[in-house]
Amino acid sequence: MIKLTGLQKIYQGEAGPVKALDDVSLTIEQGEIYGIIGKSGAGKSTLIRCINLLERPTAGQVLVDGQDMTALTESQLRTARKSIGMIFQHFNLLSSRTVLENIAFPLEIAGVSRAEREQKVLPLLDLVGLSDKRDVYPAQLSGGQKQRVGIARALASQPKVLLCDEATSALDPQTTESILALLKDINKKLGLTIVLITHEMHVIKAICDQVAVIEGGHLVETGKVFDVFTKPKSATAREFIKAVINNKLPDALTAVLSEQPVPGGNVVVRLSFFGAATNEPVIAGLIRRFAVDANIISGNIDHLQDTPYGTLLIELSGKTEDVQNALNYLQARDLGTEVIGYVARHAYAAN
Ligand SMILES: Nc1ncnc2c1ncn2[C@@H]1O[C@H](COP(=O)(O)OP(=O)(O)OP(=O)(O)O)[C@@H](O)[C@H]1O
Repeated sequence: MIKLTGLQKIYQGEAGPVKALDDVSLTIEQGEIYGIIGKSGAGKSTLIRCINLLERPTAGQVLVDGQDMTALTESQLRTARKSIGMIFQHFNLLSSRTVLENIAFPLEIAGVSRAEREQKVLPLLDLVGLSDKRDVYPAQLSGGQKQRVGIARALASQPKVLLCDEATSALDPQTTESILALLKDINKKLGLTIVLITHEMHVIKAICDQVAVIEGGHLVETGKVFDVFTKPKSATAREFIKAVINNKLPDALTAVLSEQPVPGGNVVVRLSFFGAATNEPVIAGLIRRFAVDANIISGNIDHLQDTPYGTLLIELSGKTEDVQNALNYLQARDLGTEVIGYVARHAYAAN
């Protein structure tokens, strides 16, 4: 549905040229929710605005639904933009117009009659849960309700793609959740392709199928959300993931943890389980097979795209050879096994 190839954007800043995007290529399939995450200044806004050519790339190609956006004339571009809706962090509503008039605005500009406008807008009001607010002005709405108006307005021209520019960044966590649920619902009901930019990994985790990590105008990692979360390749992705998957070691453990094996000591191991492996009695199997003890330090199970994902921090004790055999057994199984470090026996747990 969207194919960006070799995208480059150079701004002429006051202190000289600024390369905001450098050789960015990515493909977004029809019906996907595609998240682009990056820190402030990474180039997210520039990238999403290049898709509907609100920002014209310095070089590269932007294909939307097979159409080369960079090759269109201004009038062709206006037509093409009708199939690309957009919502914004600060909603950009017209304060002097009611909810219904705001949503109908793109249709009004397109010359659609009042009766037809109303006919098209009423189902959208229902879709975003604002039927009772049709004659209210934006000032009387909460942030979440304003964004619902923004979403309905973006849908008024029946777009194939919805671009979301930090759409939940101005909202509290609960409202964010309800707006993300609405976006997911729209994606399912209408088969709409959604591209969103964010600096918050929980947004990606909540609704995206695919994710691209951007840093300094470069894409440093792309892939399915599940793959990037469970096997991140870049330091930037790992850093973002830390915010939503709590892998922090207990302070009391960090204080006694050594990077080198401790003679006669224990090994601290982090196990990561994906999908079906979360149901396997791994620890029970380990203790049955080997002369080792496994003390569970911490553990949690979460869901990513409806697939269970769990981590377990354990301390293995026993004779060096038995512990090594147990580690080999774990490493041969379909789970992530990471030796975190070593502790002297009795230094942390009771065994
Ligand atoms: N109009 C402009 N003129 C000059 N430089 C710009 C312009 N717009 C953006 N930049 C620069 O381009 C780089 C990327 O900016 P961009 O707004 O795309 O990043 P971002 O990831 O969206 O950041 P934020 O999350 O803070 O909005 C930054 O270094 C920014 O200062």
